[in-house]
Amino acid sequence: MIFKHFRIYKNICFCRHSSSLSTIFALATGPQLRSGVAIIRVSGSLATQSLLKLTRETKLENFKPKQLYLKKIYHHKTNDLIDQCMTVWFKEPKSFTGEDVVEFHIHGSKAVAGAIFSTLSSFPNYRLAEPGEFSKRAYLNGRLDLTEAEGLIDLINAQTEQQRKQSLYQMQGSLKELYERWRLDLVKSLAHAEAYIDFHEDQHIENDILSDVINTVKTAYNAMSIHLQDHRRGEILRDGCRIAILGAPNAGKSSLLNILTQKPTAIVSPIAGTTRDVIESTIDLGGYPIVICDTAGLRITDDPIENEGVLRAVDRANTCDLLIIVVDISMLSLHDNLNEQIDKHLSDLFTIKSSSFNSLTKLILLNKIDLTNENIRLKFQQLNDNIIPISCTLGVNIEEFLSKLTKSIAEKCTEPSFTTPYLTNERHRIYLTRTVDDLLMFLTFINNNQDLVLAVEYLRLAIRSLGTVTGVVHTEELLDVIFRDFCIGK
Ligand SMILES: Nc1nc2c(ncn2[C@@H]2O[C@H](COP(=O)(O)OP(=O)(O)OP(=O)(O)O)[C@@H](O)[C@H]2O)c(=O)[nH]1
Ligand SMILES: [K+]
Ligand SMILES: [Mg+2]
Repeated sequence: MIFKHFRIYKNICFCRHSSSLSTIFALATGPQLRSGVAIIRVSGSLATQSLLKLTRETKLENFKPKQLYLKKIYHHKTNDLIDQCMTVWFKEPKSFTGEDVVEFHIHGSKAVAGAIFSTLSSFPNYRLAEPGEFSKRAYLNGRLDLTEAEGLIDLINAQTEQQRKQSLYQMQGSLKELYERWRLDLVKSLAHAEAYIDFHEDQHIENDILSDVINTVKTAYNAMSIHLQDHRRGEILRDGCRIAILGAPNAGKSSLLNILTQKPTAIVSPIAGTTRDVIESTIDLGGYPIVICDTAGLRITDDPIENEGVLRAVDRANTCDLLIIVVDISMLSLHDNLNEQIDKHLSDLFTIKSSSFNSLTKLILLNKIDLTNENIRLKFQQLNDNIIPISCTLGVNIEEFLSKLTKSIAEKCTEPSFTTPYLTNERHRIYLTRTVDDLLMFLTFINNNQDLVLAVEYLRLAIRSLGTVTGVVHTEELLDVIFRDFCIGK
């Protein structure tokens, strides 16, 4: 249970941490010990006691904040020398958590960390930190808003260059700035609308005050609606672009997966129907994260296990952002139009489980061109732009395929930018959608000359939902959901 002081103003609650909270400590450098250096971080109103007691210094003045000091540190109870290490303290509020923070940059061994943990645990009001507790305190003390905290965890989890950029910008406040700007505009409008309700009959209040309110709400409504029509760009980059490899049995889907993962991830064999389960791998393509999966060849079959594989393939394809369809070129005839034949092949494939992937971007690979002769290769110039002839076995045209794939993925993801950030997770989408819905209700009520007091209630709800994205408004449950994904020590 965390104790907070609340100051309630309308629907907006501000909170500050109570100084009666425990002082917490944890390894900030992750659980992997046996490293050159590991950092133990201590945060709380009693944090500086650990600095004095472990170093056996008597005065805090001997340590200037934010400066490193090489010190011998001792076990508080046994007086044993534990380690010689760098120490530093950050005076509140100028620390990560906004509280007093002390760090011990120890030799990264289990024994050293264990001895320090044992001595810290013996201090009154000290305890081990829970996952995300340092960040949660930083949020509660106003050092981070919720989108910045989420940016921080995403940065820690970032696997690729573009994910790093997006999460870094978010951690630095790209989304917070955008949402706070909208929120403050709406808060101002709410105050004006309330003043209008209270005073327009008996006092001089400018008549255009209400039309200004309506214009501000309309502008915010439009901007937020556009922001929501983002084709999930930020989310795709955060979670990885999901791609399914589809095609008839033996087209070469597993061979392609193995090329992309650069190892024998899936079994390749001349037996049609080899792959049954969905085989998923994650890769980094040009800085973009991809979750790619190989699937069972699509065909009508009496084998119940293979049939289950086909169902799974279609299911997976339905939740993907992009499809790669592999076609064995030897299925096509040299004499007819290649594009038409491929279209026909695809529509035959997709009728197998009456699946339609019309809205999904597709890259089509004509595989096994090593088996074809010169004449058919001459016809490759006629191929539509999203059709690429390749040979998995000989590695022909793979570079061209990869560059087209990267281009398609870049179009699906955001090119991270601080000034035009995209929302990055479902939580943002849920609350922003509520905001937009309530703004629309406000505008509809006003347009229909309905009760202004009721209309303003919707404006208030909209502000509340928007405040939930950044955390100006929060519930304990919301914080638990956000911070439980953090690691211990962050
Ligand atoms: N000549 C030639 N053979 C290929 C090429 N690509 C794959 N093959 C062969 O085609 C056969 C089927 O390849 P797989 O990768 O297992 O095909 P698949 O689409 O995964 O097959 P299922 O899982 O059974 O649906 C294997 O014998 C591969 O060696 C290619 O570019 N050229
Ligand atoms: K096969
Ligand atoms: Mg296969």
